[in-house]
Amino acid sequence: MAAMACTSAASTAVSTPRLGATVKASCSAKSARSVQLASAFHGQSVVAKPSSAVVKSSRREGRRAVVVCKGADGQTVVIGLAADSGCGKSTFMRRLTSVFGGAASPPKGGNPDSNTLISDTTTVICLDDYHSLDRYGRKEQAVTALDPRANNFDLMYEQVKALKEGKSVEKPIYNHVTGLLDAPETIQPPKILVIEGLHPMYDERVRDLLDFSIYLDISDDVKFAWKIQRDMAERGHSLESIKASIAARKPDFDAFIDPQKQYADVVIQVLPTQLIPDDNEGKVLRVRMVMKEGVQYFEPVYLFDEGSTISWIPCGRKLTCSYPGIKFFYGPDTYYGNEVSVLEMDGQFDKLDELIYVESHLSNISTKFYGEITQQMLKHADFPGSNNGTGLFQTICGLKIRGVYERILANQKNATTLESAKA
Ligand SMILES: Nc1ncnc2c1ncn2[C@@H]1O[C@H](COP(=O)(O)OP(=O)(O)OP(=O)(O)O)[C@@H](O)[C@H]1O
Ligand SMILES: O=C(CO)[C@H](O)[C@H](O)COP(=O)(O)O
Repeated sequence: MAAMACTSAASTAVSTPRLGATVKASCSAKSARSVQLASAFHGQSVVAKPSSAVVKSSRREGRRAVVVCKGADGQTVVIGLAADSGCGKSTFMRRLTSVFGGAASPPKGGNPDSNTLISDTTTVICLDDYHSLDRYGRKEQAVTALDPRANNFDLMYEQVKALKEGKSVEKPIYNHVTGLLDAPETIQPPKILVIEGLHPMYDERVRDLLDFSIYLDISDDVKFAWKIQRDMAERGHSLESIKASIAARKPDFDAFIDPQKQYADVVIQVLPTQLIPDDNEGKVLRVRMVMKEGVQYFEPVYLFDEGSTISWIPCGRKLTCSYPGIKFFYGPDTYYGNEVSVLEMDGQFDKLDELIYVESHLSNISTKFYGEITQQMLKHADFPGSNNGTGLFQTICGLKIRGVYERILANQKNATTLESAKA
């Protein structure tokens, strides 16, 4: 069975050249006037024909090239999603792309092991593709994939920046089936670029390119339960090997991944329930959405009354709850020295269509019509977490990202109108 990480679809292994690869790069943007090939390592720049260009490279050069398609329309909005492996990034991405409509699929006719997902509006790239050491290299040098030394932040920065500026890039592919780095794939600048993975906020240069960022903060207990469910039940790993893998990653997770949450605009924390004393089943979850105040284009969601502190048990006539019930909390707090608003849900829904009752008491949710959250949740009722705060807050986050995108777009249009009025 194919190994999976990030947003990739399962596929069979393909062998691709590791040395002296010839990379065909093409620029299909209609508005492209010229194609510029820049060697990412040597900083050389060659202007070539618009339709296509060939880059030869050696292992020393690292098979990296950037294709610049000048004249692409509009600025790409960049969203960062950080989390450890197995913490629900792919599920979140599926909810997010659904909010924008249209199906997301890997690049057509490309590497079947591509980690990229493209829809009409969004392109999701997986930052595992910027591993500079493949599985064998990491083993040789005794470093984990979480260690910055196993990742190429210079290339990540160059390529995210290029995409943001409307230029297409030749992005490497980390093949989770073979554990090798495959020949690059062309990524065209989308309307919304989502960079998801272990390190979207680790490198300051990359962080500064983000228009909005989210960190999925899954507590150790819950992470362990999810890993067991997936890697034991679905992938046939043993309990011991799962425990060993979590323990081996923990020091690097604490050093390099976890600190990124201080930079996130929204942190979704997933914790064991407080509704069941000493619960150790991990099925009922307490989920908190920590939303930074004062972020451009983003207003935190609130329950009943903005800025108040509210504890709410919605169970009763309008919301069916079985044991242990549902409890909401909303209020102000500080997080890493920043002012935040926190919305919390502990417990799980019995009847998802009744979520409309909760939705009607939430404000600043960036919906386009009454009941949009409930509609999205019902549409993906089969996704993990649809009956609790993980699904609810991921859906709300998706709607907020759409709101941020639309406000950036409106701002760009206003600026353009002002410019032309001045001219
Ligand atoms: N909200 C949730 N509730 C319960 N289980 C979940 C939830 N989200 C994810 N899981 C479990 O965790 C597993 C991993 O989820 P997902 O594939 O979305 O994570 P990921 O971060 O993309 O992982 P990777 O980076 O390893 O591909 C799922 O198979 C599922 O078992
Ligand atoms: O932390 C991870 C992010 O998905 C992976 O473990 C990392 O990308 C290495 O992948 P693999 O285990 O397939 O070699």
